[in-house]
Amino acid sequence: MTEIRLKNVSFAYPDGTKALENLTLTVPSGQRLAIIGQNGAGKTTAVKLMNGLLKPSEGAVFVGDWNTKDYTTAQVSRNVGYVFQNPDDQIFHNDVESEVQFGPKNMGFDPERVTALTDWAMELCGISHVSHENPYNLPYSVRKFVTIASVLAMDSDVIILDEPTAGQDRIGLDLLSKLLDELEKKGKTVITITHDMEFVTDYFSRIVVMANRKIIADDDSEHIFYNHAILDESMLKPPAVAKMANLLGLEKGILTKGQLLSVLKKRDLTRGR
Ligand SMILES: Nc1ncnc2c1ncn2[C@@H]1O[C@H](COP(=O)(O)OP(=O)(O)OP(=O)(O)O)[C@@H](O)[C@H]1O
Repeated sequence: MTEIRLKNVSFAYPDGTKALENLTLTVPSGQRLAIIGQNGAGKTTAVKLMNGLLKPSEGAVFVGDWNTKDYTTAQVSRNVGYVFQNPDDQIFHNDVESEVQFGPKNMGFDPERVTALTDWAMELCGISHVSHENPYNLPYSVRKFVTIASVLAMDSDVIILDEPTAGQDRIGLDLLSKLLDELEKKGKTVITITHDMEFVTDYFSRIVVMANRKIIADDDSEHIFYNHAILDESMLKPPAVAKMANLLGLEKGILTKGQLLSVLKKRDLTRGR
């Protein structure tokens, strides 16, 4: 059970660039949270603070009852795994299995636990059949799952996924969907940064919108994607389904293809009478 708390956090990079201003955010254990916002809004900086890669310039970040300023990145990242946006920043072994095993081995887990976690993570990420391949002989989309499996195998309570749908086809998206369900069953917290609004509306009940170094909204998709002030300030485009529903003059709140279809079907039935 690991709650994450950012309390009045500000952060500036060593060159003086201010990336976050007075951010306060609590992510309860087991929650699914999507952080969205324009490029440069501060999303990556915020999650790097959560896993201890960065320490706040002002304010405090708590992972469970640890104040991250008192712990090393290696210690914090045992509780908060971070899958980078670009898999090539993360992979450094010559075969998939060694890559996935590295984390749990490095954490000192006993061999049976290392094997069980590695097999579970590779299976969940659909990469068991390429376990002996060199990751660099695999397509980008599969390499991304290799890095997801490497983080899952460490069994951290919190998992941060940076742009998980980038470069994924239908098979990859289905795998992600199953993976999110499995992590939810296990009570894991999943935090994603994404520009994929369909992914957000389909899988995340809580959305934090960032703009200009701050959180400007923290709500569910219906309240975010039908709020023009938030969309304008964050320069976000609503998901295609919401745009279509708007164009068709349908009621507010339609966000998924399923919702759109059911409203259109109801309309057809009413007209047919
Ligand atoms: N290493 C760095 N040194 C200096 N400034 C940085 C560094 N990394 C990020 N920044 C700046 O900090 C601000 C916030 O960047 P951040 O990467 O957190 O935004 P983001 O919302 O994740 O953007 P994106 O969607 O493009 O990944 C931006 O102005 C960015 O240029």
